[in-house]
Amino acid sequence: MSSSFSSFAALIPAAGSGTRLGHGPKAAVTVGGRSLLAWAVGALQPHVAEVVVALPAGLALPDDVPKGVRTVTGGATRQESVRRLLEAVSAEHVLIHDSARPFLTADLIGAVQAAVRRTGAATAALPVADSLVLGGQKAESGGQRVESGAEQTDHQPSTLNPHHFWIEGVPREDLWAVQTPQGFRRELLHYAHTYAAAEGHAATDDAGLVARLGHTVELVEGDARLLKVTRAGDLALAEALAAAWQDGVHD
Ligand SMILES: Nc1ccn([C@@H]2O[C@H](COP(=O)(O)OP(=O)(O)OP(=O)(O)O)[C@@H](O)[C@H]2O)c(=O)n1
Ligand SMILES: C[C@](O)(CO)[C@H](O)COP(=O)(O)O
Repeated sequence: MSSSFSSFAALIPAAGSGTRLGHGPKAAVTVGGRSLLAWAVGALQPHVAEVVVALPAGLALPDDVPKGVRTVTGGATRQESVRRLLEAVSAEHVLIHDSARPFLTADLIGAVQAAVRRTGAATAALPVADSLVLGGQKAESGGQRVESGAEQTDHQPSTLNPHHFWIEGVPREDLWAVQTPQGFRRELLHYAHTYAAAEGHAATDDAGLVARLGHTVELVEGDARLLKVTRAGDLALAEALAAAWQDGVHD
């Protein structure tokens, strides 16, 4: 049951086309026999006063989504879908969560909500654990390899090589991989969206729009299991996680 005493609304952008996954809009794609959207709503609903979902035009909520969820029609981009969601609520605080990230724990929701109350803006994020590299293309030009990636050269590559190559290592200290949920004072995020729209600025997430205003965004340590189901290989991983999750192995 939703907590009507919470100052938070959960806004779920689910209006993407799922092009990289290749199974149509991802909201209705199932893992562990349950739609991705039902996973996300089920995790968030006990912690917020209401849940609003952005769906592609003409698409209904999957049947297994818990009752009491409102919908809006999403936009052409994730940013536009979130903007429309923001227009639909009046809560003091909002949590934005991708429907494509099913494995969300109560602990992480609580940690992001606490950070939003402290700072006004927060996101789940994971410190990067792998080595990082700037990749680029190399081409054969008169027997010499010419890099086109990190640095421009005077040479015009004569033959583009379809493979990617190691151009330069990138120090990973202080780098984080950004996840959702992201939480904000609603008025702050609304202002950030309005400002970005006026400038024609596109961002891949909402915390980036707020940070761009110069506002502090707190990083809350996320969860490796909170993967975004994006490509075909992610589905097998998600199925394995779903089996463990249903056995109660998740907090
Ligand atoms: N116009 C859009 C595009 C994306 N999203 C949502 O934003 C989240 C993150 O996007 P992503 O995982 O990239 O989903 P898709 O856009 O569906 O995937 P693709 O880019 O492969 O088409 C998803 O929950 C997606 O439904 C949205 O609400 N509106
Ligand atoms: C919001 C997000 O999930 C944070 O990592 C990510 O930026 C969404 O990117 P996408 O290309 O729209 O999937």
